Amino acid sequence: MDRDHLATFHAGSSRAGEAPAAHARTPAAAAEPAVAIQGVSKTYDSGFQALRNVDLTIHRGEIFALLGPNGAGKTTLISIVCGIAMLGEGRVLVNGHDIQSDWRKTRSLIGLVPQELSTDSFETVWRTVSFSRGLFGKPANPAHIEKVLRDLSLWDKRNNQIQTLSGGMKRRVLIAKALAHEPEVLFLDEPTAGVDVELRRDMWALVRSLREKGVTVILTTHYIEEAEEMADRIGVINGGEIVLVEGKEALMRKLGRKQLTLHLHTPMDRIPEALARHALELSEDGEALTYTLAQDGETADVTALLQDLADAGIRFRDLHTQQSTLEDIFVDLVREHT
Ligand SMILES: Nc1ncnc2c1ncn2[C@@H]1O[C@H](COP(=O)(O)OP(=O)(O)OP(=O)(O)O)[C@@H](O)[C@H]1O
Repeated sequence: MDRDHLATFHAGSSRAGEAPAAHARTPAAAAEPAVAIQGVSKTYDSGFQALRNVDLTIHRGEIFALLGPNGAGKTTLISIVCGIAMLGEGRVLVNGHDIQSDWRKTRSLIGLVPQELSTDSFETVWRTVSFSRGLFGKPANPAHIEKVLRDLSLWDKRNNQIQTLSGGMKRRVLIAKALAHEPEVLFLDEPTAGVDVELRRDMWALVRSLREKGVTVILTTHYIEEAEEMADRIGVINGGEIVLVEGKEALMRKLGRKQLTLHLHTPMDRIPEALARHALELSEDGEALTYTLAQDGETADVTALLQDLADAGIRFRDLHTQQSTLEDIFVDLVREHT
C-alpha cells in the first residue's frame, strides 16, 4: 500500500474532532519510549530478508539518526513503524501503543517525510497541507497550518499549485504535510538528499525547534555530517541488522581517534630506540611521524613525547592534529560487519 492509499484509508476510518495526541499524555504514558521495536524481522515476497531481529528503543524527545549504507534496511524499518510496510515478525510500540492492534492511534502520533517526491498536484500548497491534517481526524487549525508554512518559508507560496514549485519547495511541502497533524514522533527519510545548503540549514533549524517542543525525531541520512550536527544518538544498521546504538558524544569518544603528525626536519629510516615507548608510526618516506593518542586523550603522553623528541635531537618543521570524524567511525563499522 503506498502512502496516498494509506492516507485515503485514514480518511475513511478516523474520527473528526479527536483530541490532539499530546493532550492524551498521562504520567504513566510519558514513561513509555517514543518507539519500541522488538525482535522485528522482515522478509519481502521476493524472499529477500531485509530486517533481522531488530531491537531498537527510541526515547521521547530525542533526535535519533539511523545510518547505514544503501540497502541496509532503513526505509524498510521506518515503513514498518509508520504502517506502510507489513510487519513480519516482532512487535512495534509507539508511545506504548501497538502498531498492529492500535494502528489508528499510532498512525496519528506519527509524521513521515518520505524519501520520494510524490507531490505533483494541481492542488495548492494550502489545501494540500490542510487536507493532510484532516486525514488524521484532527479538527481544522488554520493558525497551525499557517505557522508550519511560515516556518518552512512556504507562506508566500500557499496559493501556488504544487506542480509549479521547485524540487526544494516540493520537499518543504512534504515536511509541512507531515507536520500538519502535530505528530509526536517524526520520521524523516533522507530529508536533505539533493537539497541545497539553505534548505538543509532550514531543516536542521526546524528539527531542533521540534525537539524543543518535545517531538521525537528519527532521521535516516547519508550525510554523516548531518548526524554529527544534529543527533543525540546514532544507530547503525547494516545488512538488516542493528550493529550499534550509542550516544553521539560517547561514540565519538569511544571510537574516535586523535592523531598528531610531526613532519620531520630530517627524514629518518627507523624510529629511534629513545622513542620506542611511544605509539608512533613512521611514514614510508621517513618524513613524518604519526602519534595516536590514547582514546581518552592523555595530554601528559604528548608532553613526554615532545620531551623525548627534543632529548633525542629530533626536530620537526610542522605538526598537525587530526580527530577522526563520525564518517571515519561509520566507514570502519560498516567494513567490520560486512
Ligand atoms: N518491495 C520490496 N521487495 C523486495 N525487496 C525489497 C523491497 N523493498 C526493499 N527491498 C530490498 O530490501 C533491502 C533494504 O531496502 P531499504 O530500502 O530498506 O534500504 P535502505 O537502507 O533504506 O537503502 P537506501 O539507503 O538505498 O535508501 C534492499 O536490498 C532492497 O532491495
